[in-house]
Parts: sequence; C-alpha cells; structure tokens
Amino acid sequence: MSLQAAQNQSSPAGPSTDSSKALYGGKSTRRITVHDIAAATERGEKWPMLTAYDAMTASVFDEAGIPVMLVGDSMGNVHLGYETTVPVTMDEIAMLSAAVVRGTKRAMVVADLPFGSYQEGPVQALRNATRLIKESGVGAVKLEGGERSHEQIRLLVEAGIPVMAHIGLTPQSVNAMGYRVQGRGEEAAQQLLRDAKAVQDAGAFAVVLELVPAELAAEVTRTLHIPTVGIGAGAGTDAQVLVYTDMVGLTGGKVPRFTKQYANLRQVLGDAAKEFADEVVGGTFPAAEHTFH
Ligand SMILES: Nc1nc(=O)c2c([nH]1)NC[C@@H]1CN(c3ccc(C(=O)N[C@@H](CCC(=O)O)C(=O)O)cc3)CN21
Ligand SMILES: CC(C)C(=O)C(=O)O
Ligand SMILES: [Mg+2]
Repeated sequence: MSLQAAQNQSSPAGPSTDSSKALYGGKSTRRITVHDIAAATERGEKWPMLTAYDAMTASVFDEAGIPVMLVGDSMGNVHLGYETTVPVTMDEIAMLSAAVVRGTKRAMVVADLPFGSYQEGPVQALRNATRLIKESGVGAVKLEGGERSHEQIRLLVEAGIPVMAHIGLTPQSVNAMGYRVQGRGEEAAQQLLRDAKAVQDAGAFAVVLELVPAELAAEVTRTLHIPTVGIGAGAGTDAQVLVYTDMVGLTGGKVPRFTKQYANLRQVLGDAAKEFADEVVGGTFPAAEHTFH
C-alpha cells in the first residue's frame, strides 16, 4: 500500500465503515475482482487469504467471508503427500482449482502455476495460465519469481489475465535456496526491493512476500502501490495468507513457525474416526434410527 493510501486510512474520516463495500465480511454476492482488492487496499483495509484445495472446504471459507482463495501448489505437501511443491502438475492444479471455483460464490480464486509450467518462458506461461482461466474458471494465477519472471507476468497481464506475484522464499526453488529467510543483509534486501518493483512494473495486481524480515516487508509495502500479501513477513503487509491445513491444525508433522493454529482438526477427526471404529467393533453402530426395515 502506498503512503497515499496510508494517509487515507488515518484521515479524519477514518477508514470506510461501509461493510457492504468491505472485502472481508462484505455483503456483495457477486464474485470479488482485482478492482475490489485494489479499492479495499486503497481504503486501508487489511484482508485475509487462505489456501483451499476442494469444493467443500472452499464453501466453508466462502461462507466465512474469506475474500480471496489460493489453490496453492502447497497441495503437493498437504493433500498429495509429496515432500515439496516441485512435483505438482498442471493437471493436479487444474482439477482442484475447478473444484474450488465450484465451491465458491463470492471469493476470487487464484491458482498457483506449478513448477515447470512457466519457467520455459512467457509463451509457456500464457498457455498454462489460459488453461486455468478457461478450464478451471479461476480469476487469476500466481507464479514465483521477481525480476526473473517479469516477462511472463507482462505477457499474461497483456493477455488479460490478472497475476499475483510471489517473491522472497519461493518454495519451487527449494533445491537451490532451501527454506531460509530471504532478504537478510543489505544486498539481499536491495534484490527483494528490485524484485518487488519488477513485478509491479510488469503489471502484477498483488505480490506475496514469503519468509522475509518484517521491517523489509513493511518497506516493500510502503514502496509499492499494489497490495502485499505476507506469509512469515510480519504485520506490516496489506494482506496475510496461510496454508489452511496449518491454520486449522490438520497438517501432519512440522509446520512453519509463522503459522498460527486456530483449531485442532487433526484431533477432532482422529477422535471421530476412533469413536466410529469403537462403535462398529462394539456393535452399537448402526442403531435403530440408522436402520431400514
Ligand atoms: N504445510 C505447508 N505450509 C506452508 O506454509 C508451506 C508449505 N506447506 N509448502 C510450501 C511452502 C514451504 N514453506 C515453508 C517450509 C518450511 C519453512 C521453514 O522451515 N522455516 C523455518 C525458518 C527457517 C529460517 O529461520 O531461515 C521455520 O522454523 O519456520 C518455511 C516455509 C511454506 N509453504
Ligand atoms: C503459501 C502460499 C503463498 C502458496 O504459494 C501456496 O500455498 O502454495
Ligand atoms: Mg505456492
């Protein structure tokens, strides 16, 4: 968010209180667009984004008022059982993106372009992004990389496809960069700022900042006019995103330190499965009310 927008936010009138216009919890029943996102950010509203990978979960988040849903390639880790996001394919993203679109009425659905679907160049990026727009019905795509991806972003935007960029830790490059905090030190910080400006200049409507120091994320947010979406980037970004299975305590094993767990669905699901199993073994399920004669 620009300084101008920050000044709007702290102007005597204060931020907009018209909840029908608000991005989160707004009353509009039409689908949210990139224009709504830009307008909300200009009004100084912070907004939430969650990942979703199926129609049922997406409908829960849609009814909860989550305005933007990301069909993340983190589906590789959490839903498909891969070690990293690297093996995720276009077919997997396309299928689950279509499900999330079917499960939502109001949210803007953004699909990750998976590793290998845009690195060959802008033409490959356009072919694969077009497939997700036409076949899955998403409203935007996301791809990783700053300066290195600016040509891809530019061609997609010229073709009328809204693009969310993703810089800082870019998990598709795990084999080269690991999962370390990015942008530490003066040189790395300058590179992150160049990456942020490059994706804005290329026409991205928003940019994810993953695992960067909070002070740097806040500086990027002040510098850009497009919204920044933080994950492990502190409280100074315009929006926040989390992998939903981390947020609800469903992910097995280790989760990143930047995650906050708002529920323990792993416990709830496990307890339900055990109770069902105990009742089957004990002969108390099914009971009379579950039985036909
Ligand atoms: N379940 C899940 N949650 C995520 O947030 C997520 C995925 N999967 N898969 C794709 C990427 C990979 N992500 C990761 C993975 C590991 C760390 C991690 O281990 N971070 C260390 C900090 C390392 C440092 O200090 O430099 C940590 O302790 O959190 C962070 C982000 C974020 N994304
Ligand atoms: C964590 C977010 C930004 C993401 O790219 C994903 O879920 O794949
Ligand atoms: Mg991703």
